[in-house]
Amino acid sequence: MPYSAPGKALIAGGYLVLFPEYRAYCVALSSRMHSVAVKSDERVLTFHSPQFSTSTWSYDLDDVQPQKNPFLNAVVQVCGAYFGELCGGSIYIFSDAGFHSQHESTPMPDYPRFRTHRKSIGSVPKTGLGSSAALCVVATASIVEMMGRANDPHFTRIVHNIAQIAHCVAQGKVGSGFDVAVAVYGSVQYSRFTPTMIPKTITPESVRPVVDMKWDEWLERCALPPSVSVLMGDVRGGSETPAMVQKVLAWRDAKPEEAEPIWASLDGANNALVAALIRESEPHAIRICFDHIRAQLQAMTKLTGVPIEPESQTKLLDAAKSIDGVINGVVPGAGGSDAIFLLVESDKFDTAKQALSIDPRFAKVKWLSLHQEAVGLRREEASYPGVRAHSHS
Ligand SMILES: Nc1ncnc2c1ncn2[C@@H]1O[C@H](COP(=O)(O)OP(=O)(O)OP(=O)(O)O)[C@@H](O)[C@H]1O
Ligand SMILES: C[C@@](O)(CCOP(=O)(O)O)CC(=O)O
Repeated sequence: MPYSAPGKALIAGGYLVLFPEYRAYCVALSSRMHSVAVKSDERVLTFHSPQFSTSTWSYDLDDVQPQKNPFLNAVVQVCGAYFGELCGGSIYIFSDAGFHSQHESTPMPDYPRFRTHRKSIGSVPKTGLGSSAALCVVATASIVEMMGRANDPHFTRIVHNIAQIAHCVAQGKVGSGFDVAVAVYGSVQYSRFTPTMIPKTITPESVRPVVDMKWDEWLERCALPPSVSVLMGDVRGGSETPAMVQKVLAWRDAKPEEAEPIWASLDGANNALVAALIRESEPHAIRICFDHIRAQLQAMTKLTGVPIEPESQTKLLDAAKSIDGVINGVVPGAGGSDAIFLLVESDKFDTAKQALSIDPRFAKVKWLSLHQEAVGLRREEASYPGVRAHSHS
């Protein structure tokens, strides 16, 4: 059975969500990562990602060695520790167009939602929708299915916990985990798990109890009101999330008298936005909440020197606000120069998108064809290019 999991945008709670006392508002997107498992009797597990050049990673199950994909390495390692032994076969990965820059790519014949790229996965620029988190989730789901546990009542929890651990192992750090949570559960309000949940070394003894337990993260499923639509723009400037996080946290430690009032105001503004979205407030009220959030992000940018909402993004967001139907926007997640996220009145979406597309102030922005789709990990009935047989467990 194929699985798919969504990409994400963190629209409120960046940085704060690294601490369990704050909540973030995370939107799941219609760009999804897919995986299909085909079991075999061989002692080799091979991942294929046919949209990219040089995109096969094979693991000899009797002597697992790291391959050139840290996220798949970590999934295989953590699943191996949890299950003791893995099944051989192939797992095919497909990612929707929104995850990667579409430059130098062509739609796959008969499957236009997937594009073929001339380069390898590591050389194709990403758009920041959380491809690695969604990959860890679907790859784990396929392995859990191959192990005969697709109908386990705790299937979702097992996949979530393994994928969180694997994602941390691959990144070499413990992030907030909101991206993996969205890939599994869809749009959520989220508070993080205790970071020490993640085992320092991956062994059956350290992994099994943690995967089998209910974690202390808090999440509540949510969805943007139907009157509000999402428009993501790929700005292609790039940003360095780990370095940005390190600097912001260092500032918070070094200058608590400066940081604390800003974090308190930012948290207040984030919560006001969430309340306005839940209440389905008027566009003007939502616009004001975003103004408050952005004011705090701009203050943090000045005080830390970290480009959370750099000048170039301020210009774009302010220009977007002047377009009829655009409620407001924000630089999602850690901020930086790789994307902007706009909320648009649904009944004016088409005209607003058209106006943005022809406006020279947005000449460098590639508007992504995606929308909010609140659902997380799900089974798919679809067929996939070049995949001959599906396994059934
Ligand atoms: N379709 C795919 N097939 C195989 N590996 C993939 C695929 N998509 C992503 N990956 C893996 O994930 C890596 C990209 O993850 P990375 O964390 O750098 O970016 P992201 O998760 O898309 O964005 P962000 O962390 O900014 O939200 C790739 O280099 C590759 O290892
Ligand atoms: C800065 C941070 O809070 C959000 C990073 O989000 P993104 O990967 O830039 O979408 C880090 C984290 O939550 O792990």
